[in-house]
Amino acid sequence: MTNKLILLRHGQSEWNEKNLFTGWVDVRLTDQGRGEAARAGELLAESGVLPDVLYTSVLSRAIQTANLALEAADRMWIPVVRSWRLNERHYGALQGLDKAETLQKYGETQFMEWRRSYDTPPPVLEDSNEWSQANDARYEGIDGERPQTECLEDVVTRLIPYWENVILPDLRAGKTVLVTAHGNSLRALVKHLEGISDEDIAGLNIPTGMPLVYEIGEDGTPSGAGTYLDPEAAAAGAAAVAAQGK
Ligand SMILES: O=C(O)[C@@H](CO)OP(=O)(O)O
Repeated sequence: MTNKLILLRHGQSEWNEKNLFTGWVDVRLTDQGRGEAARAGELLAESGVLPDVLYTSVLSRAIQTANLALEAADRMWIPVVRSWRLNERHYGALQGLDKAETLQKYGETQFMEWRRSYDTPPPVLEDSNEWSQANDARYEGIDGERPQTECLEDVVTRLIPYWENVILPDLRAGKTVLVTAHGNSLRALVKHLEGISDEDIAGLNIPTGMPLVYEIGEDGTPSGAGTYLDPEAAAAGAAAVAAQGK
């Protein structure tokens, strides 16, 4: 028996539009992003992939995206579970910086190392920095684990146990699960699901607002690669993410 898992990156955010490194900074969706989120919900309804339960990060752009998608799919009533473990990768001292200026200043090799290498985190973001989450009430309970920077490997470490112990049991119980999260937290999950190597994951980019569907078996592994419900739009969106900063 297989059950459906839908992965959905939030729609375009205000800082995606401005080309700024975002991470844990809690920015909202743009008008375009809200449209992408609603379209994602329409795609779910049109293809009959209707979620029974929603998992989101605790960041507003993912929550807004889920709300708009579920409204469009007429599934606003499903139970919701939120966790910081689905948050975007914490971007350390890069949070708030312009991607094009950072590329210019540090060069392509360093820029790509910070953006897409598996195990090199950006420099730490001090708690006194204006883009720090040190005093953000939503992280009060996780103080010992609140990061000041993360590489993708750190995201895998905080996310995969949550996938295995919390999300997967819902799939095993026969539910269709929607996970609304972020470019890099979803890259971590896709890496795990598809067994992508530490090197090859650098080439994977997740477009905004495009539902990606997996069939998950009893053993927790997918029956194959994920399928975007709108493959052409997803390919164009992924290429745009890859080109950021250029
Ligand atoms: O800034 C960020 O938090 C992420 C996602 O928008 O950017 P990138 O794709 O460069 O990792």
